[in-house]
Amino acid sequence: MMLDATQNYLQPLTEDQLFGWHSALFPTGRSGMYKIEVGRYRTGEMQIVSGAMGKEKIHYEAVAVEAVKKEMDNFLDWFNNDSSTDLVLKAAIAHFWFIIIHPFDDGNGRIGRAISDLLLTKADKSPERFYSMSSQILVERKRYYEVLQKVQHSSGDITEWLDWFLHCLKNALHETEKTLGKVVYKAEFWKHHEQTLLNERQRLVLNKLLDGFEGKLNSSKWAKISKCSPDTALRDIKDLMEKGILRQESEGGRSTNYELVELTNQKF
Ligand SMILES: Nc1ncnc2c1ncn2[C@@H]1O[C@H](COP(=O)(O)OP(=O)(O)OP(=O)(O)O)[C@@H](O)[C@H]1O
Repeated sequence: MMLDATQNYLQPLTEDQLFGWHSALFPTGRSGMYKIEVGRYRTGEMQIVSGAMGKEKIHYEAVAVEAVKKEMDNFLDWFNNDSSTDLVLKAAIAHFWFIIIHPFDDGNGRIGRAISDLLLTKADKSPERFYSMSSQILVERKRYYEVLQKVQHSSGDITEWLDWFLHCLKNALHETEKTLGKVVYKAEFWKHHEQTLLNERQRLVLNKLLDGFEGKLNSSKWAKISKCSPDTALRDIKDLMEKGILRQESEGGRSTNYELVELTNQKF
């Protein structure tokens, strides 16, 4: 679904395409244990609820069933023909509008997020995706629900939603920048060390450090990761320290921890 949305962003969005996405999301015709209406608009009323059975909290009552088709026609007409709205703002408005209609039995959140990514692809004028708004929304899911909840009950003023959406987009871009930064740094690191004599264990642990090692690296973790004896681990570490690639962390606890020396400070 996401690929179709972001690769075919220049085509108009159609009802049939939405039905196709919905069918792709629910190939068994069920959502979990429950049979749902797949590949067509819902034919029943829709409430967004949370909480355990018997203690459900109703967050929002979606558009009445008899209005779904007409509301979706209006939505698609605006989606395909409005060219006066900035595409990033349009991505935010489209998501909110789609969620308000809640046209399907299930999967509305996922399809709504794909619709946003489609418009962001259009705004970028390129199907190459380096960031994912959908993934960032999921990371910030708690606030996403809170803002949706609040703005759904405001009388038509969606400023807070637009504000949150832009903030979330900024975070998505920052996350991508961080990831790309790591990838580029790793490539530079290995280019600099093309000629450095390193064994397989050292290469393995260095790659883990470059990918963002969780926690502190000490000699026993080294031995575990590279499946060697504690003595070998210490020898490998000492060799990297002599080469200026690793250094001892200043805040030592009971065990000695090691960290990568920034590329600019390494001796070559
Ligand atoms: N008040 C609200 N609280 C939580 N979600 C809401 C609220 N109002 C609307 N929603 C939307 O409803 C979606 C859930 O609807 P639905 O279960 O049909 O989608 P889904 O794609 O199956 O679920 P999910 O988004 O959790 O993967 C949420 O993702 C969100 O976009």
